[in-house]
Amino acid sequence: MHPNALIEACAQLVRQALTFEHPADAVVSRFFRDNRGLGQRERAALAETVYTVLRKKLLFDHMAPSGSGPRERRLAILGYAHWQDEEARRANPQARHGPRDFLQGALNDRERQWLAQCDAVDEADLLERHRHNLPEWLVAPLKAQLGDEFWPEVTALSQSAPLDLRVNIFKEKRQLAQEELAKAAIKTEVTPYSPWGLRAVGKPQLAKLPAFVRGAIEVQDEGSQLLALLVDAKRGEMVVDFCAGAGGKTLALGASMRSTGRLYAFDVSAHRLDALKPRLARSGLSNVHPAAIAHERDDRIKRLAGKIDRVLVDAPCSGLGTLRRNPDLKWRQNPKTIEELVVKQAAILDSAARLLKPGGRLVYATCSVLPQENEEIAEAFSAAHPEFVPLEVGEVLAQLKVPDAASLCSGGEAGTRYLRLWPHRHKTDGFFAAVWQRK
Ligand SMILES: C[S@@+](CC[C@H](N)C(=O)[O-])C[C@H]1O[C@@H](n2cnc3c(N)ncnc32)[C@H](O)[C@@H]1O
Repeated sequence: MHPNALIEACAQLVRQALTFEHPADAVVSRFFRDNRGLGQRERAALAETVYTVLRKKLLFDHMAPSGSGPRERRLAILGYAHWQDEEARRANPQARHGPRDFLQGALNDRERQWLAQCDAVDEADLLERHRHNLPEWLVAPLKAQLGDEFWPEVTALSQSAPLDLRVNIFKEKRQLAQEELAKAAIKTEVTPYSPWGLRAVGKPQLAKLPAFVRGAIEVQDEGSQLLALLVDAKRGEMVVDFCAGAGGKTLALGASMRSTGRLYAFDVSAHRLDALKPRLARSGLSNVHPAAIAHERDDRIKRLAGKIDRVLVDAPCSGLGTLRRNPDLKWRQNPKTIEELVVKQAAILDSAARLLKPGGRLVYATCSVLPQENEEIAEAFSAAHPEFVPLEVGEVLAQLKVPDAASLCSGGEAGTRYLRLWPHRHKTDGFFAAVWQRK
């Protein structure tokens, strides 16, 4: 593709993504479906450019006005250039800029001059907001929680996430899966905390790989794996994944139960549950029962009340722990959407808790970094439900033989009450989890 055609396509995609009407990943997928002729490298360039624009939106909004031509084209030029810079820095942390030759081929003289001016800007001279590229309502809670670690977290959030795999232990041992991948020239390392995880070097294509096709591996962030591990679902038990979505955690739970017992995968979105079906078929699990519910007080929930051994509530949340993958969320969420989510989260947790039998385990989890959606929900639930005893997540993880369990936790007197994962500390997405046992 001619450089200018690619930059024009990037500008078109940027225009669509910046309406914020749909999640950026859906916008990108639709663009690829509508433009089937695009090659693999062009797709990568388009996706990385638009994600870089979303990540660095405040900086680019500050730089764009001094350029010429349509605004989206200027943003696309900056997105492409900064993506190249990130790539170059990954190979050599001292590098300041990546190659500009291809991009230069798309630019006219004025654009070239303008890009040179933008390239000359010293980051140290920028305002704080142009360096962190976060909305103010998010900056305050991050600084309050992280203190000196705020800037390392900003850096981590502005990079793309590694590709983590979960080995389906119902089908394969982790070591054998790793060896099989190595034979297919896919290098991986075992994940530091999850006993099921492999972290790929680079971003290999998996869809046609025999290990993927036969369900021996799934793509799943190590943090998500730890949430499923915390449930500690065992053979022969009755387990509910209350907000199962496309079933990422359902599959991990089912494998941990070795395809025995009964695992209900509930969700209000039949559409999301549909996406679970092909994954379920690959996984070889026969203990999973997906069911769309109308709302959290559905009759089905009432019928199962008091009968379930373990319940996972992977609640709908702001997703602000996943900004590496979904940078648009910082612009699509706002204090009002968070307030609405908090009400929903409390209602779902309350209803889901009714399912548990005495001695049963309840896990509440989010991929948010906001205390409102996390500790505050957990503490309000504990206060309202003395029949649920909070467990120390640090102890639960240590029993599950997770290395350095305490370093994954915060809160409570011992600092180990809740799971609290951060991209800059743990190289996972940002996750929270609280665990209770019913008396
Ligand atoms: C964080 S996502 C779940 C992700 C999923 N557990 C996974 O690992 O792939 C939250 C899910 O909650 C669902 N949800 C929203 N409101 C709900 C409710 N009242 N009851 C059950 N599920 C709900 C959403 O449809 C969404 O799929």
